[in-house]
Amino acid sequence: MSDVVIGIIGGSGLYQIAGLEGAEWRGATTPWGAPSDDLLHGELDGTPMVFLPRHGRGHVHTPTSVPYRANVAAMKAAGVTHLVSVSACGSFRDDMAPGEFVIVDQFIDRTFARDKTFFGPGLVAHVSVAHPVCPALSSACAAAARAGGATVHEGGTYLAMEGPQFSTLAESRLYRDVWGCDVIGMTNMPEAKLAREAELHYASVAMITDYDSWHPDHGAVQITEIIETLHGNAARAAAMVAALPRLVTAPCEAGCHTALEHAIMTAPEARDPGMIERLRPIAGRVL
Ligand SMILES: CSC[C@H]1O[C@H](OP(=O)(O)O)[C@H](O)[C@@H]1O
Ligand SMILES: Nc1ncnc2[nH]cnc12
Repeated sequence: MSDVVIGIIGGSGLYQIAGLEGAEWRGATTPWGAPSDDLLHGELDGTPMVFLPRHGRGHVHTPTSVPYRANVAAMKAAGVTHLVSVSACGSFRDDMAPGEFVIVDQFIDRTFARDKTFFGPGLVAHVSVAHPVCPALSSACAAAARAGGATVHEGGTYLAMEGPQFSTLAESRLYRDVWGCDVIGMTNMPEAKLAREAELHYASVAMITDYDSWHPDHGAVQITEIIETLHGNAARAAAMVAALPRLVTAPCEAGCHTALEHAIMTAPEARDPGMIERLRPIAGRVL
């Protein structure tokens, strides 16, 4: 579909995607600095696609040092309308096993050392993230992941932690037993909040690699175990991406693409001209 541009942010274990026609890595800069890496531009089944490895090729960014604002801004500037986040995660549920995919629909944000908004002094905005993902894009991802051979759970709450260390046993039990979370990772926040501010359709595909540290039959989470599972997950993620173009339609009925409509609080006469220029690539539609 011609007005759809699909963006993929690849997480741990997913540093490129094969099979893009006319694939070309291109550098980008944004008012928020450089993204994690160059962007891989190409086409799949006639749909433009842009890929960005969240941690950079070679995995150089920690979950805290990922330039989330630059990543989302670079995707927006590249014309992306639909942004699919692909991530590794731990599971809090016996029935969500390593190797399976969860299409996340809620988040609890426990990160604390990251810039979480494009806006700021001189241009203040408050968007809703009550429903932080795009339902239509999430359904498309679920169908694409199934078509790619994955076992898929539709819906789940993702606990976003700061990291880079994994959780203590007490934290793992709190998130699972008290807060009712389903999966845990270190990167989907503030990414999801920023995608909403940028009026992008956003979906999160969380690929389970481990049971974190709560599970009585599994020891504490080990990076070696995660890396083993990541290889199989990456192959299923690639198959999902290949099936996506024919399943994504635009725009959704939830209004992701008009999230800023009534969000700006700062009176027109009080707006900082410098901030207006800085925000133009993100909020130009309503400025
Ligand atoms: C490789 S284990 C921890 C690491 O993996 C996840 O990364 P991403 O979300 O980018 O796939 C997790 O959030 C941590 O950053
Ligand atoms: N158990 C876990 N906690 C946080 N991030 C993760 N990424 C993969 N597994 C994880």
